[in-house]
Amino acid sequence: MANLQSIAGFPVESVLAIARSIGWGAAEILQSYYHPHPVAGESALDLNIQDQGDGPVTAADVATNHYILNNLHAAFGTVEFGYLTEETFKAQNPSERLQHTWVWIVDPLDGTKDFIKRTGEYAVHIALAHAGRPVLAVVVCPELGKLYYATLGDGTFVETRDSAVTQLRVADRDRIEDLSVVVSGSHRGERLVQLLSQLPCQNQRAIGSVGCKIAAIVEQQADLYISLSGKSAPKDWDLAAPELILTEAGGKVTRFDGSLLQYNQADVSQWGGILASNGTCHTQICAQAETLLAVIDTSS
Ligand SMILES: Nc1ncnc2c1ncn2[C@@H]1O[C@H](COP(=O)(O)O)[C@@H](OP(=O)(O)O)[C@H]1O
Ligand SMILES: [Mg+2]
Repeated sequence: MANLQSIAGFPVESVLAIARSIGWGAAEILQSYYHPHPVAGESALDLNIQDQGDGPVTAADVATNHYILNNLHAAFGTVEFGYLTEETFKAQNPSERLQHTWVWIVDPLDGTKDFIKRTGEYAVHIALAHAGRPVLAVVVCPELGKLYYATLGDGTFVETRDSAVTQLRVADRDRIEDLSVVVSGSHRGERLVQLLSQLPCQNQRAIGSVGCKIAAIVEQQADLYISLSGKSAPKDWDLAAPELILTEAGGKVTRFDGSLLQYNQADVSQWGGILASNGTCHTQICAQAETLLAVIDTSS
């Protein structure tokens, strides 16, 4: 895969360094809400949980979104770069991002429900897309103390808070029955439940946040993530950064029909079935999922 030479005139290394630094800063803000240290007379930070129809939003989502966006704006401006973030996209005129070739796609808190439930399974996603495809990505899992990063063609790395860096590759497990599946705990429509029950890989577990699920695959603790939209679908900011982290570690991300996801389109929902995998049985599992769904849909 051709690697990235430069980003709108910025050296790739410096863009990555800024994105990583913003990723760690965002993790610190989230943890200040997740692990409040109230001093005498002061209460813990209030999460101010609001349900806006698309799932809960907390003061931690809003503060972290603000921090990431301010820092990206300060570093990269708004001439060469567009911005698509979970917390600002509704108020935004879509033409601001659609006219840009380079677009930052940000989820300040992926796994808000798990953040509220305190499972520790939440993440920060920062991706840079070029012409609708991710070319640079940072995913931080604050409770693991790990930041995953990737640039197109240069592999996936994990960094810890002491700045130790290790390159990551997906597992080479290739017996379909042995593959371990991670799925959403909270987005499980009846079709997905039926599909999961009929797949040959029955080693399945729920993990919150797409970023944490992909982290489990690049850490070789799992092999597959299956997403199937229902009334709602995952959005660009849920998938763009995790996709590059996985593909640069040797994995694959496609729709069940084999097509690649396109980001920064007019509709930011990613409808249909999506398979993210270690790559070994990807085509076979996509084909099986399509066949199983056809039967599930005719018998329902
Ligand atoms: N079928 C679906 N419909 C809507 N959103 C989905 C979805 N599957 C995953 N997501 C989004 O992906 C993120 C991780 O979900 P999960 O933990 O269930 O896998 C959540 O985003 P946010 O937490 O950023 O709102 C969730 O809203
Ligand atoms: Mg999300």
